[in-house]
Amino acid sequence: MIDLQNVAYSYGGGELLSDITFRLAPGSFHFLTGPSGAGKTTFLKLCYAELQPTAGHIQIFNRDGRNLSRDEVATVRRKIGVVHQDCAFLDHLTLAENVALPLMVAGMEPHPDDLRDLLNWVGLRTQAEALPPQLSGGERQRAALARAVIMSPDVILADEPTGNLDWEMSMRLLALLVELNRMGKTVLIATHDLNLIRSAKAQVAARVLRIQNRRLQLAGADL
Ligand SMILES: Nc1ncnc2c1ncn2[C@@H]1O[C@H](COP(=O)(O)OP(=O)(O)OP(=O)(O)O)[C@@H](O)[C@H]1O
Repeated sequence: MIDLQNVAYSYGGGELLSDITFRLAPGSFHFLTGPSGAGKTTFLKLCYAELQPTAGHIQIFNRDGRNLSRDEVATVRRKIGVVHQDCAFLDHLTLAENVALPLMVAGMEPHPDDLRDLLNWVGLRTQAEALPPQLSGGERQRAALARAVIMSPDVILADEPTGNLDWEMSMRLLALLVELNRMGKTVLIATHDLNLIRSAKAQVAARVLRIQNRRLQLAGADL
């Protein structure tokens, strides 16, 4: 699905990520950890073609990630749902409109029943008409997840999806991500939260990747 070979990335100074070889297998569930500033968000951006590697090769759904046309980028983005760290929304649109936005941008109309079911799935059905500033942190995170999956992507990349949430809400969000994985979706979650990883490992065959000293390693079973 996403295949990196000897990938490096630099924002202009020294290399932030070096010699990364990794294949994201269909149906897998991964966590990505590493110290703050190690390059987790950058790694995710490489995976959804927001950034191009400065060295090496990346294949995204069998396309060369370095030479994607605008149409190919749009196609790839439909297959990869991203939950961004900042959960930015358009504040003048309702929650339901924000969640449906990726469909609208692709020129499709959301089916009202489908949208209702999706909001129900993330527990936000009664807040469909709320404006983003009226939502709590946990509600924003769940709305961001709903927006990320509205195009039925094959892969979900989530950047610190439980960043500012209490434990109960983190578990609720994790349960949604585990459910998506059970439905066959490939999930990759960047997180600092080792307790979240431990909880997930009790529910799903999750593997843990770690960025350390610019390299990507598979963490041991001791986490
Ligand atoms: N657009 C940019 N231009 C220059 N440097 C950047 C840019 N974006 C990120 N960086 C730098 O690259 C490094 C890695 O950032 P990144 O956000 O990928 O790390 P992270 O592991 O996700 O961090 P955190 O856990 O704190 O979110 C940081 O030092 C950051 O300041």
